[in-house]
Amino acid sequence: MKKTIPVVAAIIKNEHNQILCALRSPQMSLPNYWEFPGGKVEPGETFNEAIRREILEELNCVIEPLQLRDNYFHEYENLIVHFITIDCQLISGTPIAKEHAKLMWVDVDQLEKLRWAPADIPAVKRLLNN
Ligand SMILES: Nc1nc2c([nH]c(=O)n2[C@H]2C[C@H](O)[C@@H](COP(=O)(O)OP(=O)(O)OP(=O)(O)O)O2)c(=O)[nH]1
Repeated sequence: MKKTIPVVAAIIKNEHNQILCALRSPQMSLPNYWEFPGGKVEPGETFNEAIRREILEELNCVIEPLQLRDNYFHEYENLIVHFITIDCQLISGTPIAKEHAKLMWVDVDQLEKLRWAPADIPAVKRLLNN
């Protein structure tokens, strides 16, 4: 049986309607793939608590979760990711890449040009169609 892990990811927009995208570093699993910043939900945590914690840890800034956007399962070779995206507002601080190779603000219509982690592709398509 494959393990299922819950993963929350933040959709953070700036005033130019660009979305914050993060490039996984060579040291991470799924190296050199783009993702929405976030991470695994720890036992006992709500999705909102998990996304606040992950963004503070990874990007050194404070966000406020606004609403749930996507909620689906993606099957990888070794595991199943329960993938949850949350629209978030940046409250304080400027995002910096503490763990990622790179951060980039990307226009919605340019999102498709990045090489996304496979689990993210449905979420990216939904953003494009909105
Ligand atoms: N954060 C994040 N992880 C994603 C996305 N898409 C996707 O397939 N994943 C996968 C990669 C990993 O297998 C898993 C999350 O791992 P992670 O390394 O970001 O999580 P974490 O910060 O809690 O890591 P850890 O050091 O505690 O293990 O979900 C995404 O958009 N954002």
